[in-house]
Amino acid sequence: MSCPTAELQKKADVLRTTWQAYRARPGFEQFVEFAITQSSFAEFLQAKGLSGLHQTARDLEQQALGLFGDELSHPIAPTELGALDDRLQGLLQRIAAYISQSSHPLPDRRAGEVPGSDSDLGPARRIWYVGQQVSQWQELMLQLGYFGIDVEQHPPTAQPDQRDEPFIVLFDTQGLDAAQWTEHLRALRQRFAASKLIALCVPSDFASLQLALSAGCDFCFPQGTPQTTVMGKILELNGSEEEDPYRVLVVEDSLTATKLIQRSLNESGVESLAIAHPRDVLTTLHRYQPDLILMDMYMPGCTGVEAARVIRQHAEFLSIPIVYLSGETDVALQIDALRLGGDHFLTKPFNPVILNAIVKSKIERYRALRRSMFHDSLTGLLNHTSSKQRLDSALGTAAAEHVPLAAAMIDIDHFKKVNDNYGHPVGDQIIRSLAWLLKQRLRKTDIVGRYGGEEFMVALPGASSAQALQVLDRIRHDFAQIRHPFGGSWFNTTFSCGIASFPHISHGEALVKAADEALYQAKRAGRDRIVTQD
Ligand SMILES: Nc1nc2c(ncn2[C@@H]2O[C@H](COP(=O)(O)OP(=O)(O)OP(=O)(O)O)[C@@H](O)[C@H]2O)c(=O)[nH]1
Repeated sequence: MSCPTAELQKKADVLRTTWQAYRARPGFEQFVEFAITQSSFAEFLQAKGLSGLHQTARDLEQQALGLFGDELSHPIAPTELGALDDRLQGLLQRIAAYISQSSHPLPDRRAGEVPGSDSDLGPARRIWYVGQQVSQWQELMLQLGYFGIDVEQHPPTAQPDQRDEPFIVLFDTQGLDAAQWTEHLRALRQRFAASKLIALCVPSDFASLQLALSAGCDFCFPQGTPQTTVMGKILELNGSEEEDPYRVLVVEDSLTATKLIQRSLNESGVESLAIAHPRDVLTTLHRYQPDLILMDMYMPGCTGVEAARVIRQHAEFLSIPIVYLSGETDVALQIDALRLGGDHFLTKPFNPVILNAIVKSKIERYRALRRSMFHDSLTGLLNHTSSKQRLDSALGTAAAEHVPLAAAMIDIDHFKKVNDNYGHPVGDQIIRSLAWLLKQRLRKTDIVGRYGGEEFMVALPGASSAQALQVLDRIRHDFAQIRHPFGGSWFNTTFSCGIASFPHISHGEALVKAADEALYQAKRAGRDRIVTQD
């Protein structure tokens, strides 16, 4: 995830301006404006992975929300104003420091890569190990190297050059007492605005974990956590992609209320579409595919509850969150509305910061639910059904745009022996490694799915068979180099692959079948190779 510094600077300037506007005219409305800007700024920092800055912004947000009040609470007392101002200036200074030091951002490896172009594993991202137990983590560092992640080692006492921030700092607490590691964690958090800070080998009791998190850690791994779990987290952070913006459908007959709601949502980066009459809700849901519905309670001809009941009759909209907006304060009616298919009730006039927080938390859960429906739980890749659906839709696009598309079936060689020799959990780990490697090397627009047990389906829109062969053969070569640790030693595994392509074959099922046949030719020819069908 990259954050153009110009965008960060612009957002920081807006925050400074809204604060200055409040200081010039300290009324409730100006404070609401500042609070919304501050809240959306904190979310922006989080979305961009600027972990350290986000934590500082979140503290400021908490302080600002505590002073929200109402018309009578403003202007706030001079001491509170001074404290808020100090914290805001501190945040703005950290942002200025971060911007000035990130004039040489790390390249995003996958951006702009095209099939067949260079996808060499030069060190994509850099992470730091800060600690005294380097030898204990050698195997993890070696494994990360296979995924293009370079690990630099630093003793806890070092004051290294901080020009290029590593994307993760691993801090090993071993050999230090609680006061020492807390102090080190705080210093690292303060020094690194964007890096994810992960503490290793933290004592597993509640108080120690709480201490580590409050010192600024993003994640803690308690003592005894397997190294594969730590590796999984690092690769997950490395591969995490920016999500599509959240989308909300507003069903509201009042133009003023609609404007206010859409403005609040827009401030916090949420897209929205408004309709004035519930009769349009079903067609709009199909067309707009929102993540949540904000529904007015009373509209002419149909209440919000009636509209929600109609929506719930459609299987595909059974779980979409519905949040009611109404001036209604009757508790019994609110409960009834929730029972009849709604998820939350917000009474007008609503606090825009709370509206945004509720909308986002509901959407996060809804998206997590959908992810679990479409993705495989072991690898996080698309599952069998959704890989097939995505392939069909990519074929439709390729046909419309007159571009090729290559599909590949990949199967790990002699996998039964891996399970028999090293056990099922090690087998699972091999499946995960291949999934990570495929995700890491292919583009965001490529389709990568776990098709069966140790079988994967990959589709490369825009690539011919020859281009796909070039990209996948490099992955095949690198996968065979990975040393999988087992009982003080290590072993390697390989995969075989078959490729077929559009337009030679135009139907999804036939394409997969042809790639599967090519795969079995590769197996029969001795494995650890790729066969193309055309
Ligand atoms: N660990 C683990 N094993 C799995 C999983 N799914 C399938 N398997 C195992 O994968 C093995 C697949 O074996 P086979 O299809 O006989 O083929 P193979 O041993 O890989 O041999 P070739 O494909 O001919 O190279 C079986 O032993 C399955 O039990 C899984 O999720 N985890």
